[in-house]
Amino acid sequence: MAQTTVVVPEVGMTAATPTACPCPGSLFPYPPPRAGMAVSRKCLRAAQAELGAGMLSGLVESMRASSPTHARAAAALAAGVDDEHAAWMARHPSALGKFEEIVAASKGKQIVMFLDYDGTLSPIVDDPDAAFMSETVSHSPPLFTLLPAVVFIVPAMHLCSVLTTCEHVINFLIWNEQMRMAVRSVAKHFPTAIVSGRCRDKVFEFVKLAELYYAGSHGMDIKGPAKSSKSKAKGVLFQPASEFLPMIEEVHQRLIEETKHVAGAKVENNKFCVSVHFRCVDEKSWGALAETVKGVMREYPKLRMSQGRMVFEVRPTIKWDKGKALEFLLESLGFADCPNVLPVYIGDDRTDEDAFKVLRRRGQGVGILVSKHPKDTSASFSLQEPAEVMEFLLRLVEWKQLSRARLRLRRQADA
Ligand SMILES: O=P(O)(O)OC[C@H]1O[C@H](O[C@H]2O[C@H](CO)[C@@H](O)[C@H](O)[C@H]2O)[C@H](O)[C@@H](O)[C@@H]1O
Repeated sequence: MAQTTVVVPEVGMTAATPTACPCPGSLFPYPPPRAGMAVSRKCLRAAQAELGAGMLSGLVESMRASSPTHARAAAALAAGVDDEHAAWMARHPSALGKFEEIVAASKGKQIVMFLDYDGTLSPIVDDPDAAFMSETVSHSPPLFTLLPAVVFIVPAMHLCSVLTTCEHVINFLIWNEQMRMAVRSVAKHFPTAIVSGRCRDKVFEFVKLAELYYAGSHGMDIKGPAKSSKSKAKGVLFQPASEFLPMIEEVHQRLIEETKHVAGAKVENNKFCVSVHFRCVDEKSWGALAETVKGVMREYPKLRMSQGRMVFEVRPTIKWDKGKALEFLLESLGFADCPNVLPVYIGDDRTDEDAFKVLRRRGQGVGILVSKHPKDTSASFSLQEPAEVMEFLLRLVEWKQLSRARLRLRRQADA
């Protein structure tokens, strides 16, 4: 994944080479031929149509590849790409396996944690509104709504499947609360930021930890912790795309309107950007959806489209991304050009690549990609899934507590 954003024309360019045009010379001269040159309008139109179709098929290919949970990725794995996987793991070893190396690199440095949300702290689920870290009372259905289920449906179900469902629900609740505890513990020891494509308020609703920094809308909406009075960046608020708010609201409405005929498509307003989800769209309709979204995008040249995990991300063309947000937060925390800081960034998506690249460019910090499958990445390490992210965070806390205890003992011994 060398490119962090999938800009539509680039995808298509690699996907198709038109062949049917009989005109002499290059089929797609750039800049386009002036009047009087040996390419007829008809010929050019035919070629452009073909190029458009190529772009679209390229885009659909890219949609297919956009989630490692996609059946194709599983099939590829089953088809025996073990060697490729092993080679990839050698280049991006497990951050758990290399834990000692990672903490050794932090000697004398302040670790600053950056955590993506979806796919990193929360497992990927079909419904973006249900990507909880923890179930809360407000998300639970009122008890009386469960009554019909209890009276009519439950007796019809096999007791065993009821128990299994209950067990899954309980495991889910326990696991998610554990993740919140892990993030809370990490934040006690290291400044910690959540960097997400979601709108800041929504990601806060999921995480519910006031002591963290939040960078929502792919870093375009940054806020420091409300609570901690010790924090250097307390109360910081940075919104570099605020002038785009009316346009984003408009494109959000347009996208809802234009995609309403595509069953399963979901448009999510993330304040400074908009997500168009296709996880629940039948693959046969992906082309139509891509064409629709592209059509709307043509009307908004100040917006661009990138692609995440089964989602199109529409956002302002400003030069701001998760990497810039990482740098902004480091600066706000007083670590600009500071050699004594070790930023650790954990993320699973294409948009996280901007942050991994910043760490590479700075020659500083640890980039960890969350993925079970080989992907092009600028991250140095990998973790397979959110459960491993939690394990990594807990080990970090344990290591910090141990090193503090050791330091205390050494001081006592010296005194
Ligand atoms: O930067 P992130 O925190 O990773 O946010 C990126 C997008 O995440 C969400 O979508 C993804 O997760 C959904 C829930 O698991 C899943 O259904 C969807 O297919 C994924 O793309 C979120 O809904 C988007 O708004 C974010 O932009």
